[in-house]
Amino acid sequence: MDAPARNWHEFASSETLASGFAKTVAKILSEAIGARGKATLAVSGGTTPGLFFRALSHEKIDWAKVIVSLVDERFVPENSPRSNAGLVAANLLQNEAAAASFVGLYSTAADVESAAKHANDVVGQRVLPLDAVILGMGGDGHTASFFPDADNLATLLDPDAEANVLPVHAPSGIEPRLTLTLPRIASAGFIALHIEGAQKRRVVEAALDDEPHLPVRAVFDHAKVPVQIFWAP
Ligand SMILES: O=C1O[C@H](COP(=O)(O)O)[C@@H](O)[C@H](O)[C@H]1O
Repeated sequence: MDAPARNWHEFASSETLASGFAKTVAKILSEAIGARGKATLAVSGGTTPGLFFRALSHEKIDWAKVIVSLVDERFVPENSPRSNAGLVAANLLQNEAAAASFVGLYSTAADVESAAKHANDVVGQRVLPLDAVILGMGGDGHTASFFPDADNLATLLDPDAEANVLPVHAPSGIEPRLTLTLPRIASAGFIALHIEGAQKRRVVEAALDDEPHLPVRAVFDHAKVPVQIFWAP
C-alpha cells in the first residue's frame, strides 16, 4: 500500500493550535447540526488535549444538539485522575459546551469485558455514526487504545470488525482499557490527529514511511476521509 497523504496543519504554539483547531471542529459540528439536526464528536484523553478542550468549550455553537463521546477510556471511575471522562468533564463540558450531552465508555461493571459490552451497545444506540473524531497519539505510535503490545491488537485493527467498543489488555496501557474499534473511527466524517512536539512528529512521519506496523498508521490506511494532522512544537 502506498504511503498516505500528509495533511499537516502547523501552529506556532499550543495556544494558537488550541484556538485554531477549536474553530475548525466547531465549524464541522455546526455543519453536521445543519445537515442532520445533531452532531457527534469522539475525543481522546491523555495529556495533550486539555488546552484544546478549554478553547472548544467557548465556541458558540448549538451544543444542546451535540453528543460528545470518547475514542478510548481507562477502566477507572470518573473521579480518577487517569479518567478520560474526568478530563472531558473538567475541560470540555464547560462554558458554552456545558449544554452538550456526554456518553462515556466506563461503567461500574465487574470487569472491563462486561463494561465493553455495555459501552458497545450504548455507543451503537446513542453515538454512532461519528461526525468528528479527535485522535491523540503516544510516543509508541498507539492511538485510541491500539497499543503495540495489546493482546488483541489484530482484532482492534480489523477493518471489518463488527464491535463498536472492545476491551484492551496491554502492559504499556497500565490499566485495562476500552476503545472504539478501527472501523468506527475510520468511518467518521472528519478525522484529526492532534499531536505536539518534535518527537511525536517523528513518530507520525515514521509510521507513514518506514514503520507502517505502528498502530496509528492503520487509521491513515483505512480512513474514509484524509486524516488531518494538527501539530505544534
Ligand atoms: O493513553 C492515552 O494516550 C493517548 C496519548 O496521550 P498523550 O498523553 O501522549 O497525549 C491518548 O490519545 C489516549 O486517548 C489516551 O487514552
